[in-house]
Amino acid sequence: MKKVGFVGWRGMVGSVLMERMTAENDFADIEPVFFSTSQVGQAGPDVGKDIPALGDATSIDELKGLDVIVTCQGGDYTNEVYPKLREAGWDGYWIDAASTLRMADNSVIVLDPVNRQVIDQALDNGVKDYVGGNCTVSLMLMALGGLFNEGLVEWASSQTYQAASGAGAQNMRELIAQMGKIHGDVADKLADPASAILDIDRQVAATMRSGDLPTANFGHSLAGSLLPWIDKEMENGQSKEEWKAQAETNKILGRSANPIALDGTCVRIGAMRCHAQALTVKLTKDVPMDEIHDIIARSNDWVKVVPNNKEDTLRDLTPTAVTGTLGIPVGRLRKLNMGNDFLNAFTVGDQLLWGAAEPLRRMLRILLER
Ligand SMILES: NC(=O)C1=CN([C@@H]2O[C@H](COP(=O)(O)OP(=O)(O)OC[C@H]3O[C@@H](n4cnc5c(N)ncnc54)[C@H](OP(=O)(O)O)[C@@H]3O)[C@@H](O)[C@H]2O)C=CC1
Ligand SMILES: N[C@@H](CC(=O)OP(=O)(O)O)C(=O)O
Repeated sequence: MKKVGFVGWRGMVGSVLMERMTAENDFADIEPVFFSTSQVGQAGPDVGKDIPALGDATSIDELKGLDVIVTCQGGDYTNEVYPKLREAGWDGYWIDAASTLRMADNSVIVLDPVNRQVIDQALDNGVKDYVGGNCTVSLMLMALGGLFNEGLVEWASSQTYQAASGAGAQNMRELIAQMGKIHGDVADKLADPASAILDIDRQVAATMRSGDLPTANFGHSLAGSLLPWIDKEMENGQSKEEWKAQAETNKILGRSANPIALDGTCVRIGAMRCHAQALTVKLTKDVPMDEIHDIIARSNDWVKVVPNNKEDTLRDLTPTAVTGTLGIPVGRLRKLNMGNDFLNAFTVGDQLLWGAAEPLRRMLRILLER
């Protein structure tokens, strides 16, 4: 049985990974060892079998005895520990949620329903580092990977609607606190049916602009607003989140040498943990809509085509419908006025499941089943 170490298991992404592994009975097939940077010696999680007390996640000696390490601890941890481990001669498999190693030459970005062939080839070639993709990229490819893999995408532009969870657990809490503060400041006026809506609106705007709103994490009001910049600034005017779309998509598809152009605007909105994206796809040829539906629907077991009508769209194609599930609905599918080779699409996905934890869980399974 493989000895598998878990680091970052009690964080937000790590907790979702633990939930999924428990649901799929994955712990039965491994000897799990849990680590922490702050709770060494304390009890680990309940995974249905006896486990040792928490190890020291920064101890190279302790980590060296593992066959596989799965980390959801973050980029700083990877930067600190990964090079030391490899320098110490550790030859095990490293499965990581952080972006640090994604673009490294000796790593693969894992999303097996889309790039299983790339993963298998890398395993055959002795590659040891497997990294989860950016959530927005993974969710886009879970939705439209069929079109990419059939060679039907000339280029694509995405406008994103990204949830608070992508910024971290504290940001999720802050969004709700902001909503509560905004509501609290107008609650008396709201309760009075005779109050003027413009008075309510003025008060809401004043609260959003005031220093009283909790903004320690986002730096701005997200509730009642949106934030059209995610991650660092790149020199070419893109945000880092926007830069990842082309770089990571092409690496996942194993075509970095001949990349498909992808670009757009990434926007944080007040959803909790589902990212949505509106895509304009320039097709390589005029493909009939029924064929497009078919290619998307059969590309993996989680994608679902939502008929392009108001009722189905508003029932099935929202963060409310998708949150906490592995479903990847794709809808608003129609040809655009620009021409029959321009496709419109809209998709929603849980950014902690397919966007973060699930590809890592499945990579571990692939290793175990080899
Ligand atoms: N958030 C996201 O949507 C995504 C995140 N990722 C990547 O995953 C990594 C981890 O992100 P995320 O899960 O959001 O990080 P968290 O901040 O939720 O957790 C990271 C670590 O913080 C420590 N920690 C300290 N206090 C607490 C507490 N009260 N509850 C839980 N953990 C605590 C834990 O380590 P310890 O036990 O050692 O103290 C934990 O493993 C990052 O690299 C991120 O880039 C990837 C895809 C999506
Ligand atoms: N940047 C993503 C979340 C994330 O962690 O991305 P990455 O794993 O590429 O750093 C978001 O804010 O929604």
